[in-house]
Amino acid sequence: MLEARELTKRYEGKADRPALDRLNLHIPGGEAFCLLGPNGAGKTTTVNLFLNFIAPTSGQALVGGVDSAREPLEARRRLAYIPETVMLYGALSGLENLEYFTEISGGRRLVRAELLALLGEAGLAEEAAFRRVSGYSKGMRQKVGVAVALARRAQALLLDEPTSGLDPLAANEFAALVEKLRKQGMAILMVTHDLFLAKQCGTRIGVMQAGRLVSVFGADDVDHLGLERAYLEQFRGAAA
Ligand SMILES: Nc1ncnc2c1ncn2[C@@H]1O[C@H](COP(=O)(O)OP(=O)(O)OP(=O)(O)O)[C@@H](O)[C@H]1O
Repeated sequence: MLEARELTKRYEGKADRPALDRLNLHIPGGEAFCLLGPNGAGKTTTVNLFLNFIAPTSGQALVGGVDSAREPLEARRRLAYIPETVMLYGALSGLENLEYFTEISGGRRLVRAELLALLGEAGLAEEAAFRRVSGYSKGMRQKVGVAVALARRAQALLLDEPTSGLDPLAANEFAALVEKLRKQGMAILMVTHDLFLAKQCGTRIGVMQAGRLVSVFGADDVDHLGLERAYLEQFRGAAA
């Protein structure tokens, strides 16, 4: 579903090394790939290439076989994106935001009961759905973001540090939600600095360093402590 083929990004004026260097990666539906790595390793660059926020220098970012750079709208239709902070209209309720974002994405117009059911599926309490988003916590905003992804029937989900700043309970709830989406068949690429979250959500865990994917673990092949040890050994004394 999500595939990177020799995907490379070199930012202008940065001749020393590419931000992303020939990444090859395939994430089928039902799999969650968690991308770890130090600051500047190339994780967000990877996500931004799938979203066509930036153009690749060479190689391809494919979504369901569609090249994000060549057919951005077609690729984008299959994707949902949850950044660190989900941008919503503060003056509107969660329900109204969901209605608005579903409509502008060109999907079928959903009736109120369907919208409420989606917010419920994303874990937002019904009474909260009618309140202004300006009073929402970060975790509640993330849930509206997930409801938008559900409404759009996205086949792939990109997440960039979605739990940073969430308290442990909210982060745990979010991880359970991601797992549910994965089990429903979504392909998930999640960037995180949280090794615990990566272990909790990922079916595979990749570690990036200086634009390269340097190691990949199967989630069943490593426990949390083993992952932490491998990560620290990789980077102790090394710069990204
Ligand atoms: N717009 C840009 N122009 C120039 N260089 C950039 C730009 N965006 C990112 N870079 C560089 O590309 C490299 C990879 O950055 P990227 O944001 O992908 O790293 P990251 O792994 O997501 O880091 P972090 O964990 O800090 O979010 C870094 O060297 C960064 O300075």
